[in-house]
Amino acid sequence: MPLIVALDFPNKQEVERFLYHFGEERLYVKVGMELFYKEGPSIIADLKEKGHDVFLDLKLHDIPNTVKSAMRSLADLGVDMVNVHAAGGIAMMKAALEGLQEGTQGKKRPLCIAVTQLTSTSEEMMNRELWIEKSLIDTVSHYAKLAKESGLDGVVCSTLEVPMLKEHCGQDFVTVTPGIRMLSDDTQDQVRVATPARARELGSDYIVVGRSITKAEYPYQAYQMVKQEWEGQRV
Ligand SMILES: O=c1ccn([C@@H]2O[C@H](COP(=O)(O)O)[C@@H](O)[C@H]2O)c(=O)[nH]1
Repeated sequence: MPLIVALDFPNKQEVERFLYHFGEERLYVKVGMELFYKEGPSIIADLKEKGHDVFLDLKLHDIPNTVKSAMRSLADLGVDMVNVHAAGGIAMMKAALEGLQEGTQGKKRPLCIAVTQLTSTSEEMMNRELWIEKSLIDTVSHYAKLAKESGLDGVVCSTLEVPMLKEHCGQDFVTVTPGIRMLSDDTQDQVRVATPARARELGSDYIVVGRSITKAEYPYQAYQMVKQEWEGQRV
């Protein structure tokens, strides 16, 4: 059961300090904007060389032509998963896939998923601030259907929406769920949260965990606790 660790660090040195705790263990890691904008493609090459799987979380959202070209460039990096914002629409998501196909040239294409609504978004914020006058669950479902229609492999959503999405988009449609917290953790800026055990019960395919592990006093132990709960070895 894939547990993706969000490497939200400002630079390569901090990443190395963190990964030191894991010895030779191979992880599934997520590289986001903070780290990628600082270190560029070399951080991906380093992580892949050490045997880690990499989700490059840049959440592309632009006109179709720009997203297609950007994906063509990203395809070359050898990452395992990339993403876009579903709010970019069907033409943009199809263009993202075309760019990836062109860029991978016969090699295995990375999974391409779409962010539905960020896990830091509440229904109230969506309605009042973003002027989306629908329920959050309907919006997530609608965006997921757009992603499926575009040929994408799945979505980023909260664990709470997973059962509904599996029903609407099929069991094979991948759900990647951040907003994971242990019971004792502060939710911080996350709104739609769940524990690793709840994510398992609700059928998430991948969980994404950042600060509960990266900011822990003992990161390796924190990782093991999350992993065991996620895999059902402890509650
Ligand atoms: O809807 C989304 C999409 C992406 N994220 C990313 O996941 C991690 C979560 O980190 P925590 O420290 O566990 O909160 C972070 O990199 C986000 O950019 C998300 O949280 N929600």
